[in-house]
Amino acid sequence: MNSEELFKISKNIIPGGVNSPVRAFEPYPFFVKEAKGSHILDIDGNDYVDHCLAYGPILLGHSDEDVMNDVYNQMQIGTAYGAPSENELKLAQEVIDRVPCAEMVRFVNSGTEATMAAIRLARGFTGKNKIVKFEGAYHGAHDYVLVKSGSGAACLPDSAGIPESTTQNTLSVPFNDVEALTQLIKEEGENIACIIVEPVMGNIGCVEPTVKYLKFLREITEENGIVLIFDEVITGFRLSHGGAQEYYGIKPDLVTFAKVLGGGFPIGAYAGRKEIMELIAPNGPVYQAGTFSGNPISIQAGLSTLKKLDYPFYGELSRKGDLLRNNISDIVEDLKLDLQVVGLSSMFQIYFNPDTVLNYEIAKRSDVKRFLVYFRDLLKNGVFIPPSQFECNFISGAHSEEDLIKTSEAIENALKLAWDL
Ligand SMILES: Cc1ncc(COP(=O)(O)O)c(C=O)c1O
Ligand SMILES: N[C@H](C=O)CCC(=O)O
Repeated sequence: MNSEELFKISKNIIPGGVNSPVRAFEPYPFFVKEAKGSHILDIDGNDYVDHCLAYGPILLGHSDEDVMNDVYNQMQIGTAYGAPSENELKLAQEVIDRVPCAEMVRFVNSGTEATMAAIRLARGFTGKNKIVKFEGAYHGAHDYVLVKSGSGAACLPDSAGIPESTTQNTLSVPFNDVEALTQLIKEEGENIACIIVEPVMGNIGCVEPTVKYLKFLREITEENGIVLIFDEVITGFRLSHGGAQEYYGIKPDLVTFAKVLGGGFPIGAYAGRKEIMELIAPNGPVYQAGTFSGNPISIQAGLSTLKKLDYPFYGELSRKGDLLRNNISDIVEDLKLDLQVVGLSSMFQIYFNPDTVLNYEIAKRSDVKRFLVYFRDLLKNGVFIPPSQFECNFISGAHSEEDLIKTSEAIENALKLAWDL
């Protein structure tokens, strides 16, 4: 069977035919046969340079041989224990050694679980109920944060099935806007438990903080007894050795991870100041638990992956990212298009938008129809990016210069088609 036929069947037995909404696109998504290094192959015989990379977890490339060997060996000695194993300590220590704010770490199974637990912990620590997130930020699919969300939830910003009594405690403001947050804290500061922020907003494309914004967040939270949570589910171990907090030199109180930390396997984690983390059960009164938490396969994959992610790795990754972004910028300039080429390190996107994108309001003005023409043409020419203007594109250590040249050429073609040039 081909992808079209499988999708027809899938739609009858899996809602929307996919197991996460962002994977569905018109007329049908391709079904994967296999993925290796920087490439992903479909069952219809197409081979794509992969810039979706499973929405971020794949940093060494698909099925890195060293990681797979270690995982295979771990599989021979157990796949789930329900009791502690020494590797959990080794991975926790690795996180603590790398990440400035991490004094203690608790492993969970996904980014959603990590942000849910971190917010509950901030509420338990402060005794306050309200939380602040940024418009367009995505922190997973749980009730506390599905308010003005980005990623796939941008189509359903206020999901059905969530009690108003929950969402009324979730306040949101535009990113990079000092005044809006200052005003909100003036009005509500004494009720706010935490501010959760993606230091680089990766679920409305790719929006960097302005130079002073993260510093401002640190100061205003400290002054008002509010817990600052960096959601580093995308940026953690991708942006740099110690994540966005090392990259920008700002230390939050708590941090959440997932994606890269699992080396291609499901994982999540939250970490931070010992004084706060000590409140988690069984030590303290904030309950959080999971049958598969600290799963030995994911932990081994994470350990083997982080072992390979040293400072020279990130230097080389940034060099490749710069190369690709510069190529794209040159193309956009040659074609005289008023578009925004954005990104840093291994993250990139093109906004089909004439204005500098600082927040969700501006991002939403992008020409999404043209973006879809561009996406489809890239796919036709062997380059896979997420099918949305409001996702980020990635590169991995496995992407070769040849891959990046192919991507640049396909982008040039696709832009010409989208803009009728
Ligand atoms: C910043 C951010 N936080 C949280 C999540 C939720 O992670 P998961 O899909 O692993 O539940 C995601 C992505 O899905 C994300 O990009
Ligand atoms: N943008 C999301 C994560 O970063 C996409 C993952 C998903 O919802 O499947």
